[in-house]
Amino acid sequence: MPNAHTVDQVRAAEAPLLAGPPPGILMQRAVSGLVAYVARRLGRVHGARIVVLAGGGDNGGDALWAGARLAARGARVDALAPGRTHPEGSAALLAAGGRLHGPDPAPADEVARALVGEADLVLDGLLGIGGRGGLRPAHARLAAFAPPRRTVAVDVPSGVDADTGEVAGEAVRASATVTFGTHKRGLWLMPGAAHTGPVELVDIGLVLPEPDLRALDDADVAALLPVPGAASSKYRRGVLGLVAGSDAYPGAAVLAVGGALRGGAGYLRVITEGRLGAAPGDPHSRAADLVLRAHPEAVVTPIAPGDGTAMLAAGRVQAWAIGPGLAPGPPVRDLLATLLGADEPVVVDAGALDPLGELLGADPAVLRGRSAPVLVTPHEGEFARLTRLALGWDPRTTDTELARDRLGTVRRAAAATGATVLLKGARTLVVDPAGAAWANLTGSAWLGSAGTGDVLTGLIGSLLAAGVPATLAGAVGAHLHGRAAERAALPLAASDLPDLLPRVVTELLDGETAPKPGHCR
Ligand SMILES: NC(=O)C1=CN([C@@H]2O[C@H](COP(=O)(O)OP(=O)(O)OC[C@H]3O[C@@H](n4cnc5c(N)ncnc54)[C@H](OP(=O)(O)O)[C@@H]3O)[C@@H](O)[C@H]2O)[C@@H](O)CC1
Ligand SMILES: Nc1ncnc2c1ncn2[C@@H]1O[C@H](COP(=O)(O)OP(=O)(O)O)[C@@H](O)[C@H]1O
Ligand SMILES: [K+]
Repeated sequence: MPNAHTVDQVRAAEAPLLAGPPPGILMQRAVSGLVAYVARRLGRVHGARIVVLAGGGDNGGDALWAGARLAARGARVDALAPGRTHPEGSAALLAAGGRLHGPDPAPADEVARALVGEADLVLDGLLGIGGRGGLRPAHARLAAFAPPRRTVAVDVPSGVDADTGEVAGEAVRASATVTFGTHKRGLWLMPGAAHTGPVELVDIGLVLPEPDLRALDDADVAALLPVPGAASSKYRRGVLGLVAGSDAYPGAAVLAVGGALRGGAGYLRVITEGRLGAAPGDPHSRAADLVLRAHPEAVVTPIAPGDGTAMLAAGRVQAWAIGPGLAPGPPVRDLLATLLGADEPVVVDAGALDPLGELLGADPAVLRGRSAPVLVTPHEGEFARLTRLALGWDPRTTDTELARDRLGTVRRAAAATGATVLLKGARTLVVDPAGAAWANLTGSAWLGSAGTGDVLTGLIGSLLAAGVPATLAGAVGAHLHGRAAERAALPLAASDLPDLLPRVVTELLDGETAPKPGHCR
């Protein structure tokens, strides 16, 4: 399970190792990992041209020492320093035949541009976990020269806040980040996460406390996936009640049902909103027609808008998902209030989010009396609206806060509402009311297309119905959804995702059951 820690946690973990001899051991471990990565990436070190961007702290020290070791192996290494440099690092570089440009006189823009332009690789050692605030002008100038495809960030892309992921001004964009000891929280949090490229972790022997932010890997997800056993039946595997689709938005129900069926629920009851048909009490809905045509295994009950009694009469379920394709308004609020009055886990998405905000605004304790969790799945815009309606937050401030401290902001919303919050986007976050937090590391920007969120809601609903706890259901659902997207033909369309899930699940389960190296059976 990948973990991410705060800067304070990293500093506390390094302290005992820094206190004992031999001096510099942590830096040399970090440098060994960095050099190994660079050598693997370049293929051939001898003759390679490397530029080191060297800040004045230990991050610059790492990069300069790596430069020295690469120079000793025949690379041509030029270091650009905007200010004072790490004394031992710069001495080692010069002794190995590398060149140092700056700080006095500062490297001219033309020199920096020419060196970086010719470089096979740029090592960004301007700033690591000791950075505070936006990059100073001389650092920012050099950061702007770093070519994203040929830049490797040392520990953290300079200009990205290692704790919060905030990017205040210029920041290096890297094609990869080699980080030391543990993932820093800011590497997993937007907007900083967009600057890292793939993150390579180098073990430097830190003994770390419980992480502040976690992620699941494939093996974790395989272990958490509900798999039927010999005694399972469609009911025992979990029944999901999915309230989705209206005459105005019938397609969202089809997508959510697709996600739910491939999420592994044993039985799916779909409640769609429609008009009353010719006969009294006989509602008809476009969504029901579309769902049944696409997914005959779903059991569909059309209800008149807001008819909570008809919704519950559809039958018992182990979890509910509500929202895709529903138009926010009093009828949806009534349905949601009915569901909150029952005590099954509920996923609330899309058209049910504003109604939830209104219910919370009227009664901030509406979720506190429940023993079963409520998981909300907003994207950023929906999050700003939900927190306005529920908590009175100003949406413009919320946008700023999300950019400044995304995890902290979601934690505050979860604690104040009593809901588990899954904030969608690149690096989806899932945070429960007590603050436990997961970041999703799968997926691609191709997911930013209409309807993909509906698939996710159905998928998470299924996992909840199968008994996966809410936070993990969110994290597992986001992981699978992202893996499906990674396998999609491009450009991806939302309706491709359900069909890709079986391959993802099969691969995960095969990986889990495959013999481990050295394991005989
Ligand atoms: N922890 C570990 O286990 C290990 C850590 N290791 C490495 O150490 C790194 C941390 O090193 P660190 O503490 O020296 O901090 P670092 O990031 O180099 O920055 C300090 C320098 O930056 C400056 N500065 C500050 N803000 C600035 C700004 N906005 N814009 C511009 N400049 C700014 C500040 O200047 P000052 O304020 O003092 O004038 C000072 O010179 C860590 O990321 C990792 O790479 C590994 O070697 C081994 C294991
Ligand atoms: N840039 C991105 N990178 C990765 N995933 C993204 C990105 N943009 C959006 N997504 C994902 O795409 C999905 C979009 O969901 P949502 O906004 O609810 O769409 P819709 O309402 O149209 O179904 C979410 O799972 C989100 O995490
Ligand atoms: K850096």
